[in-house]
Amino acid sequence: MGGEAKKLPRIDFSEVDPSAPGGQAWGTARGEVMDALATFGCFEAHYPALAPRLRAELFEGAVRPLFALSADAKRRNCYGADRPFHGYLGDVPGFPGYESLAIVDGTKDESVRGFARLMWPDGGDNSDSFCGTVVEAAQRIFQLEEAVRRMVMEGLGVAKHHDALSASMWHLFRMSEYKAPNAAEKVVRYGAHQDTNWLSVVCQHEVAGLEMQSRGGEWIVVQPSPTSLVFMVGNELRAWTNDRLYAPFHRITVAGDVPRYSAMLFSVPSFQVQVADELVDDEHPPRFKPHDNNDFVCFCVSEEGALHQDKLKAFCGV
Ligand SMILES: O=C(O)CCC(=O)C(=O)O
Ligand SMILES: [Fe+2]
Repeated sequence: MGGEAKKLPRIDFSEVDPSAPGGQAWGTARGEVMDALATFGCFEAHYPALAPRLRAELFEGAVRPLFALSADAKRRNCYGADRPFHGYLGDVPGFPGYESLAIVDGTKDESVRGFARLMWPDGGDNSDSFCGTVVEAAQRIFQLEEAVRRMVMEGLGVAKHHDALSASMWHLFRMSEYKAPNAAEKVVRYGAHQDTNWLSVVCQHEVAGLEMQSRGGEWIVVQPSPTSLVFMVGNELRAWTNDRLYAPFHRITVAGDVPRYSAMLFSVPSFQVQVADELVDDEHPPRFKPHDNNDFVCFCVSEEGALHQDKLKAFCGV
């Protein structure tokens, strides 16, 4: 373990224009993205375009009041029992002190408004500002997420697939609260897992808690910063790239007496996930069978899925 980095790779996106692919800053960042995702499966993105003012508004003005609502209100954030992980999570066995709410298509104004109507059926003073702030923040994160997704396709030499895949990718915006243990000792609030989607972007607010595991097994604490986001590969991007990118295990631990808040944007494929033809050859035989993401998510939360550490391999490994 000696000699391993105690920090994630950090990539500077301050000179990259997500809406204008190409150019020198884009090319430099793309090279760093590919290195980071193949080795660590994750990186810290310096992205001041998600302004610290907007982040503060998101957490203090939108996320914190949301968690102060009654449990009955929060439970209305439900997209159906056949869609695990799409909505409210609270009192989940094995996740003590963890609660979260999630908006399907959370980068879109009408979806966020629909969510707000469920939370504040009578309107409420907070509803309009909640929607404005969440959409603005989710959009900002989405702009960089889409750029990184494009860089990955370019870096793998399969850029021609980007537009079609992008058109059938949807986004889940999740907001989480981790209760303070009121003790100096660290407790695990969300155990080690790999994400089940394509790419994940985590925005931490003030209190540390996200830990990424390196391939060598070392846990790396990612300190929150008001200008950075954490990107990581989910199992579906790993599947599509025929295991060329690493989907890192990560967990959330907390200590002390201040609750932790985070917001995440997950890109999720609504197409059949099938290893790209160009990424299969004699040296890289296909590793995963074609499958549907929601079936994979259902497997992950099933009794059988719980038995496996590498859930993707157990579900659809060749
Ligand atoms: O709260 C965080 O920092 C990340 C949580 C997480 O890993 C997840 O929701 O999949
Ligand atoms: Fe995760």
